Amino acid sequence: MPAVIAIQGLTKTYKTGHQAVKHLNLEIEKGEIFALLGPNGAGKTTMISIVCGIVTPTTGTIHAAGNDILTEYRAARSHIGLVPQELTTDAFETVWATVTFSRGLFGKPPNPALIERILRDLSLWDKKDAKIMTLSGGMKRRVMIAKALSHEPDILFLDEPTAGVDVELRRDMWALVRRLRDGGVTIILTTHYIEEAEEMADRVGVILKGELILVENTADLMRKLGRKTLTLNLQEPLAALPAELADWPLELKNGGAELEYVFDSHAEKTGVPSLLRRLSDLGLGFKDLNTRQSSLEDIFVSLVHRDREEEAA
Ligand SMILES: Nc1ncnc2c1ncn2[C@@H]1O[C@H](COP(=O)(O)OP(=O)(O)OP(=O)(O)O)[C@@H](O)[C@H]1O
Repeated sequence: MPAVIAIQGLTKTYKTGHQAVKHLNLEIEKGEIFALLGPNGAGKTTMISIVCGIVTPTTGTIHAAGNDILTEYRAARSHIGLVPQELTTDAFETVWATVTFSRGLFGKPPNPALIERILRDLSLWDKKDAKIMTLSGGMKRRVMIAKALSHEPDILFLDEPTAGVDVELRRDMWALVRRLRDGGVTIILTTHYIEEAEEMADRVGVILKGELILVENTADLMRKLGRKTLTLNLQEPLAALPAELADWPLELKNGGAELEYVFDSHAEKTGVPSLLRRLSDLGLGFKDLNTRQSSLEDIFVSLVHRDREEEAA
């Protein structure tokens, strides 16, 4: 399947001399939800802004739906909807007027039926005549999405769509993103929330200091790097780990009431049976036990950690 977004050799050095994006190559396939994950200042917004024609690249070529974003800018941009991080709309306009106006900006003929459908899909229909300033933060964010969809783009960039949004609204947003994808829109979202990437994305890209250090299918990433943690709730809390267990990668948690063992769930030998035997030999009883698969969060933290260690070395 041809890539709907193709980025080759992208570099951005700002006038300050800061290199915000370094030799980035990435292909986004039609119909996928791609999550770009990275800490503050990693270069996510810069990358999106370049693809959307707001920031000019220093080097590299980018195609959106087969159009070069520099030499065929209008054609490329007509395929793209952008929901920026900041809520930028005219506070005194009505929802209807602002979304209709956005469509006009792309030179598209008026289409009230389409605008109605978009507003209904975003649960904004009953607010169509309300002035933007009277809306809640969550509704304003949905207006931003409605604006971005008004010219019928087939690629949608969402820059931190759920930043500062409560849990319920975040789930609504996820459901909405899935509906859009089911309607054929390719979605690229940036997020700080690993849970969001794990929940939503078909693929995840991790960007650190302008470098795309990892691009993986979300499920594969979880499987490949996923480790499991075994937690044993001890019958009697331990003040310290017994010397007899010094060879095991164990940690005492919760004031010595829990013993934690991290293992590779795909390894031939996980070490779990022998650990349990060893505990029994030592007369250490436990009331309960559970295992938990490492989340993308654990993986991300370890990647960032590794990067910092390499930097310090
Ligand atoms: N116009 C600019 N001029 C100079 N430096 C900039 C400019 N815009 C961004 N930067 C720098 O480029 C780097 C990447 O910024 P960017 O906004 O792309 O990061 P981000 O990953 O989107 O961060 P966040 O998660 O905080 O939104 C940062 O160090 C930032 O300070």
